Amino acid sequence: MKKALKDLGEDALIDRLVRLVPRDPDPVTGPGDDCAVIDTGNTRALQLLKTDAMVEHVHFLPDTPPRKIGWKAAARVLSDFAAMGGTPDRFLVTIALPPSWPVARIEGIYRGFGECLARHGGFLAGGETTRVPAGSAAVISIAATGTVVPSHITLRSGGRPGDLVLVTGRLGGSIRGKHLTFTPRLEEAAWLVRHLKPTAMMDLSDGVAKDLPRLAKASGLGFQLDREAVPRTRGCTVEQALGDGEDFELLFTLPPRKWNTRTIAAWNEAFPKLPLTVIGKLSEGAEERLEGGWDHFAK
Ligand SMILES: Nc1ncnc2c1ncn2[C@@H]1O[C@H](COP(=O)(O)OP(=O)(O)OP(=O)(O)O)[C@@H](O)[C@H]1O
Ligand SMILES: Cc1ncc(C[n+]2csc(CCOP(=O)(O)O)c2C)c(N)n1
Ligand SMILES: [Mg+2]
Repeated sequence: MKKALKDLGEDALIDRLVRLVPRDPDPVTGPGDDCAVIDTGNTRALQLLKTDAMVEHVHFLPDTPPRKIGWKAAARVLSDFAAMGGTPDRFLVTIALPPSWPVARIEGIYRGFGECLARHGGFLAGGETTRVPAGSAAVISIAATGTVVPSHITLRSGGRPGDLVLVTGRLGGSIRGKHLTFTPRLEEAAWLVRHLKPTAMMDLSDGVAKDLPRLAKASGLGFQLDREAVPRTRGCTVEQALGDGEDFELLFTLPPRKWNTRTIAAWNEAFPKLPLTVIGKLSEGAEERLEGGWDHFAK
């Protein structure tokens, strides 16, 4: 039988696909990071590009409140700008909807989208409107540009052996509500790139179980995870904290000397309500295997 997407998995699929198309011969970062990064020749800013799709029944349900759908669609993109150490700029929104949808539903989605941009930055620049066949799932896809100060840019690939692995917030159980209402960690990431200069950073969308191995691999390293140290949402097991996904917290790495009583106190003063937790370290060679995490094309 022919090999199907579900036999391959998401990461292997993307690896195969990107080989089929001409790419930037000298990229700041490849396909592979949270955003694409373009050097436009402006010495004060690099350009960030991101596109991100949400599908009914996959990322939200027919009875999800429309404003929350819109908030989530915008916040997912903002979270990826945060993960690069950057800020959002212009947004393009593509909607593909069944003709039977109530007008009020898509207006509600746009209101939620607008609330998120008004709160966190970014402007609507345009989009595209099309339909899906009657009875099919709705799709909302957002593309956006952003910028990052060259000295602030933080890739997945910058981790070094011995770096501590840290995470903001608490993980797991996002399906109970946080996946729709989360705060993209733009302020926290801006603080981190100014004060601690993480060596590598990404946002957590597929769960630490999938995303930590991605960060380590991008850095050409393995990792050790202290499972008991992983900060859990109330009522969640370690497995849920590692595997549920859609936490939209920051996962980043720091040389150990940068994590001391002074820097811990500075973080706690800047963000008193948001825990910052060391959950492991990067190491040469031997990579732990982690079970779980989200893969759209897992068996
Ligand atoms: N169909 C595709 N074609 C080319 N590149 C892709 C494709 N899908 C993803 N990529 C690239 O692969 C990398 C990982 O994509 P992914 O969508 O998993 O990003 P992410 O930030 O980890 O996840 P999320 O979508 O949850 O924000 C990104 O750099 C992205 O640009
Ligand atoms: C109806 C419904 N079912 C399941 C989930 C959970 N979920 C969907 S996508 C995803 C990972 C991130 O996706 P992506 O890689 O596309 O960013 C997770 C954890 C949900 N939110 N709603
Ligand atoms: Mg991401």
